Amino acid sequence: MIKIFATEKVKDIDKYTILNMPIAPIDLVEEAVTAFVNEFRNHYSKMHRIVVFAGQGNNGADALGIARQLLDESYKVIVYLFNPTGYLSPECAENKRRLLNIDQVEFTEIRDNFIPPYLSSRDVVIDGLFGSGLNRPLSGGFAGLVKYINSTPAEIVSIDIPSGLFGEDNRENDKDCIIRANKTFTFNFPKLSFLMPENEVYVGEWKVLNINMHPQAVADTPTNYYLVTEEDIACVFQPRKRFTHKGTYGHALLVAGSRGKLGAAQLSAGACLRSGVGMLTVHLPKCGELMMQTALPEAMVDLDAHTDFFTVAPDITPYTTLGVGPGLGQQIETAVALDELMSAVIKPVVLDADALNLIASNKDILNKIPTRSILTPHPKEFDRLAGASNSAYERLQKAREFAKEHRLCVVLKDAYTAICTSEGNVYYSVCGNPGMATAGSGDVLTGIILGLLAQGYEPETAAVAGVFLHGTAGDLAAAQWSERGMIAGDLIDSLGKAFKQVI
Ligand SMILES: NC(=O)C1=CN([C@@H]2O[C@H](COP(=O)(O)OP(=O)(O)OC[C@H]3O[C@@H](n4cnc5c(N)ncnc54)[C@H](OP(=O)(O)O)[C@@H]3O)[C@@H](O)[C@H]2O)[C@@H](O)CC1
Ligand SMILES: Nc1ncnc2c1ncn2[C@@H]1O[C@H](COP(=O)(O)OP(=O)(O)O)[C@@H](O)[C@H]1O
Ligand SMILES: [K+]
Repeated sequence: MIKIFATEKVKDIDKYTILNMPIAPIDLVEEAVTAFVNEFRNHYSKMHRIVVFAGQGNNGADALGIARQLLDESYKVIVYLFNPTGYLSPECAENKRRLLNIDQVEFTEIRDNFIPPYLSSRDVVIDGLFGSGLNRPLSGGFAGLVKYINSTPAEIVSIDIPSGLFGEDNRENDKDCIIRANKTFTFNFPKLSFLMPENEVYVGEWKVLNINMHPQAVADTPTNYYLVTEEDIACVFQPRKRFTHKGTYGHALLVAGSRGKLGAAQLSAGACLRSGVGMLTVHLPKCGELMMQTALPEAMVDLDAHTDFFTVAPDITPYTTLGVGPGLGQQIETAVALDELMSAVIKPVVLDADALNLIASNKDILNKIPTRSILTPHPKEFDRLAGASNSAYERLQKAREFAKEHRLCVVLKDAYTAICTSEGNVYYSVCGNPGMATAGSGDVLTGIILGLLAQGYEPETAAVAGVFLHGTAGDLAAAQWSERGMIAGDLIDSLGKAFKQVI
């Protein structure tokens, strides 16, 4: 797991590293500078003019160091240091001194009035005004400067974080006074705000660059936010032992589908079968029998009394695990049957789509859901459950609270899906791509998580691993069929390869 720290914690980690590694602060800055320049070089040639804007803190120290290293490599660089209060951090002052040692450096230190340079589309701006030390929205001259930079056609690359953007909560920020970067190269971990759709316009493409932090400081500094890596998932899976049989791997029951939405049941069932489950039974309205038995001979079918939708809660005793929701429809009889089903079930279940919509309009069902059950809403479904939010950050905080209050695992699906556990932790998966924004992708995820839960993985593990495999399958599908050409069924076809890649 990569820990995602609140920006104020980064200072503590820095301090601990400086004291205990030990490393001089200026050397730590130099490591950041080198990491940035190594990455920068891969993207921008010496054809560009590089215009560096540095601030007074260590983000500015990075910027001045980057300017020096790029000049050493014969890039054409001009540098502006903004120092309205006449105070530079010690590292910033030292990097200014080192920069000025270079002959004929084009360097301007600005104390008050500033006539900005003309910036063309061939220029690359390096934004080192503010980093993790930002403590209030930008105003005055800095706000003006940011607005000017944003108004030019120049490419913008931010150091660590776009200047003006907070690492976490930007609800109260002045949105006009934040750098709109094309790229952000950030140190050691993504900032939480990078994962929110509303901040894409500021962050652009982002990449984490590693610099050496003291491992103890990283281990001991608390956070509720984590980024899941392939290694985390690889070690989750147990090998399938020689003397095992289908009973070893669980019997999942999927309650899904209604007339016109039987495909959702089929996609979910197909994904569940491809996730290593021992057996799968699908509870379907009568109209779905022929389709399911033809499309997925591996799945067993349990028919509802109704022709078109779910009306009668099945006996759950034969099954290890239950998943409900894809394509279920929202008939009142279905709500009653869902209520009955939730009253009968004891072990954690997976709830998606219309199961969530029915719960949103029949809130008393919520208290009947077994603790640690997995809910997989997309943002609209979550808003129906928990009320509307003005930003993804606000929704995330609501999802955390919701998961804690109801002791559930909420998989808040989005481009970066957040898995919120009942303990208040949030696990992010950053794999997947916009090709997955296609009908049925969510049904596939439900099937994968159901399959893993049936095999005995802990609910939170099934959710995290399920989301990661789903995203990996999405990336493999996009590689084969392209983001535009892929459909949800391709995710199922790619699941086997996803397992092979990850494990
Ligand atoms: N481990 C790592 O990740 C490493 C991080 N490193 C780098 O260090 C960066 C963090 O440096 P930092 O702590 O010096 O903060 P930074 O953002 O440069 O400036 C803060 C200054 O700005 C001021 N200020 C704040 N808000 C303001 C506002 N709205 N308007 C005006 N002023 C404002 C505030 O002073 P104040 O006015 O509050 O007294 C303070 O003086 C980090 O992002 C990364 O680039 C690497 O070098 C090494 C490893
Ligand atoms: N832009 C994107 N990048 C990555 N993943 C995405 C993107 N758009 C959608 N997804 C994923 O695809 C799935 C869509 O789920 P959902 O909206 O429930 O679809 P459906 O209801 O059609 O099955 C989610 O897992 C989501 O995380
Ligand atoms: K910056």
